[in-house]
Amino acid sequence: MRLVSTRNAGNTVGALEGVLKGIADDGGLFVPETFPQISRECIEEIGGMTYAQAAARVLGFYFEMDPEELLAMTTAAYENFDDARVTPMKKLGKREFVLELFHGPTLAFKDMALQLLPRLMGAALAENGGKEDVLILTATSGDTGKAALEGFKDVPRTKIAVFYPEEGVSSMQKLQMVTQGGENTYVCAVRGNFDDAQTGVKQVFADPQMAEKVREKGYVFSSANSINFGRLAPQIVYYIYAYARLVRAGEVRMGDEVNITVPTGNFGNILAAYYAKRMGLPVAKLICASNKNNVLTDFFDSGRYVTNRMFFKTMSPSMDILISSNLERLLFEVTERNAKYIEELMQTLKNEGQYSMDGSYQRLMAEEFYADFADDVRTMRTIRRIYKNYGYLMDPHTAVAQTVYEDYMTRTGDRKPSITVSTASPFKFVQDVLFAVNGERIEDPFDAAIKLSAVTGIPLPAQIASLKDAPVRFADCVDKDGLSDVILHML
Ligand SMILES: N[C@@H](CCOP(=O)(O)O)C(=O)O
Repeated sequence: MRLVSTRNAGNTVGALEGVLKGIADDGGLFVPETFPQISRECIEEIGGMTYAQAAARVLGFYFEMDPEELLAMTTAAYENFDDARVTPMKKLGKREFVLELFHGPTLAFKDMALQLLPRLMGAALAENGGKEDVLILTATSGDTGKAALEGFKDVPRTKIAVFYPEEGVSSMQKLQMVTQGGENTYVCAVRGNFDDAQTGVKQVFADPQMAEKVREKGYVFSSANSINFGRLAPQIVYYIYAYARLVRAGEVRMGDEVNITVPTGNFGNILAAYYAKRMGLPVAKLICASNKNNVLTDFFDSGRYVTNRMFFKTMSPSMDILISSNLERLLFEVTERNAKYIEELMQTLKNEGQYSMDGSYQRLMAEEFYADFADDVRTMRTIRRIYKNYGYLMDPHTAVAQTVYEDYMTRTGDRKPSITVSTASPFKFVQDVLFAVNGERIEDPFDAAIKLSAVTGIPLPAQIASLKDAPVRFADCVDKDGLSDVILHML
């Protein structure tokens, strides 16, 4: 499968080449040239497979690789998850399911792609035959950073640098990153918010002088963020697998549509669900759930994307984002792949911090998407209520999604089977989750974690317990325009 750039449909690359490049030379994002179609028979077959087999099957549509090689990669990627099902589902209501995506090594859904991406990158390096190694730059609002570090740790021919907002991640997320092991890893705080970190990284990507300096040192840039198609493709798999498993379990009839609710920041996870739908998965509404940084809610309501607005720090920090990179990929599709128009919109966004879409596009998007948001107070109440009523503990991001989904049902009366995506372990946001559950405020994250475990009976994840005595390896902090210097220094 070839990939095309959202800013120049004539700019195409092979799928593995796209993974290696991360972002197109014209600044656009790579998308599949067409959406391969998945038949009902294929979905049925996938329902009887292990997750690794399903992943190899779905990814085989995009990556022209030896099926055995692909299966070996997916098997290795998902073998160290703490649940043999990899993405177990919990049934909360009669037709409501929570899809748990946090059973990987770093306790967030990012592991689903970032345990695989380094392997795809290795295949891309082998295919490409170039002599340069890869320098992965990553901006994170908390979860991607750790998952990328863990995925790329000590992977031959790679180095990885992660930039996070100094005050913009939870204490556990920060500890996970600054204690990261590995000879090829580097972590640095940025004075600013996630958008500053992400914009800083994108500026480095776009700077030809930096590319030259880095090349002189034997590296080419790539990305572990969802701007890289190699992050998106593995995320399509779990939507198809979830549907197939529900059919197999007799919870959904083959062909019946489901609604999918996704807590959304950079728009990558929900875009993967949209791609699954474009591949033929029976999906009705894609429900885009935001926290108080509700730029996407406003966009779907009005067709205006406005980033010149107040930035809020919330208890769901991974979604504290105003510039949702992957929206560009959706706009490319709804405008029938009008790359020139997308280029103009993105330039307007860069120069003016906002853009407006034509009303007809807005109506098209409203057919597929529903968007809303939940603030911290409602999120907190949802965690408490769901725990009380179902004995089920949600992290704040999942609780945002649950709140928005419940509002959607109340407003529309839509009772189709529903999948709500659970993106992280509650132990990553432990002080807030403990407070939501029993009203207790414990500032020390480890004391809070021990208490949460005692109160709920959920074992403390080993990945969290081991952070307590892990030495801090990274304490650097830079201004948002200082990324280039630290990158060159790190090399
Ligand atoms: N929520 C993310 C922000 C980056 O998103 P990505 O999906 O593009 O990597 C995070 O946790 O870092």
